[in-house]
Amino acid sequence: MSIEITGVTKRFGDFVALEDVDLKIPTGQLTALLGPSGGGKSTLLRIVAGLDTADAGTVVIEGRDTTHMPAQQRNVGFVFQHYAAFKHLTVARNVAFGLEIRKRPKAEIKAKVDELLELVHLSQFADRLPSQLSGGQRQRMALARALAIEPSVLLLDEPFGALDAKVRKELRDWLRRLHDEVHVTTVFVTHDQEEALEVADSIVVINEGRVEQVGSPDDLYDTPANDFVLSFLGPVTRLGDRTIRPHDIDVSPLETASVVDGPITRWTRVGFEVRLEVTPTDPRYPDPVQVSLTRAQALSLGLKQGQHVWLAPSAGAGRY
Ligand SMILES: Nc1ncnc2c1ncn2[C@@H]1O[C@H](COP(=O)(O)OP(=O)(O)OP(=O)(O)O)[C@@H](O)[C@H]1O
Repeated sequence: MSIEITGVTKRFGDFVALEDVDLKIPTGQLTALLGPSGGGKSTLLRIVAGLDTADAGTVVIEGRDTTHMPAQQRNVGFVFQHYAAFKHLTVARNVAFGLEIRKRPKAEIKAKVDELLELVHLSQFADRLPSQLSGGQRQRMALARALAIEPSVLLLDEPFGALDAKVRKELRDWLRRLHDEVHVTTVFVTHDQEEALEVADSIVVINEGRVEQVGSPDDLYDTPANDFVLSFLGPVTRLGDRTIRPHDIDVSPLETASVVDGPITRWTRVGFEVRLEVTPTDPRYPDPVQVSLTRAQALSLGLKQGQHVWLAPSAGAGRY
């Protein structure tokens, strides 16, 4: 195990930000701490980094009890959402910083910085100032700087949170590839379930200061431990007496064996996806059913707002 968190509790006045958290983070994996805003993710990350102290509990990193150890001695790399670069230093000097203060030989520093800049695809920007980089490039520089000290764990607090959707997506693919290359144990905080599902080997769902579930993306998606995890990992709806994901529902414009039927009362197109609301005629189920299908499926079925449709679970739909 790379990080072992045992019985960690943190209060801010009367408010309990973390309550008796136990968590083991395996070596070499990319782990996401996922949960709603205010759930305690950043607080937990800061306690592991040594930027905050727990009121109770222990943090062991690579077998060393770091609970009372200052941040500089923990050998962790840390990247925040808004990375505070040294504005007057070039990209290369920013990356070199951690090695310079550790008084490593000049030739070693140069070789390491060159290697890291190549790894994060910033070699041609080595002599620029941080202000001459885009937001995404700056975050890549921050990662290179955090990796320079060869940390045993890399902690990322919403590293791409401040960037636009397209750049976020690029950087998250890039982080996955980077991790496949360097294999440093990495923990990143996100409130975006898609980001966690797409990138992480393992996801820790945190809510109201407690760990709700730990598992692979598939485990969490297919067998959520409770209603909170189920609804946090993706939309759900009620089809008759069953809770189901909106894309796991078959829609038929012709009368067929179904759980409920009724008119399409709302139609929303979001890119390639069409989201329908179908209001069941059966008075036992007054709430509209949310259904999601691709635009191509909706067109091939000839669906229109107001049309009567029949709904049934798809073959292989998840059971919750
Ligand atoms: N220094 C502090 N003083 C008082 N309360 C704090 C402090 N730091 C965090 N909190 C509170 O602790 C709770 C957990 O905060 P934390 O930042 O860990 O949540 P989070 O899950 O990372 O959320 P977000 O995604 O919004 O950052 C929040 O309710 C927050 O207001």
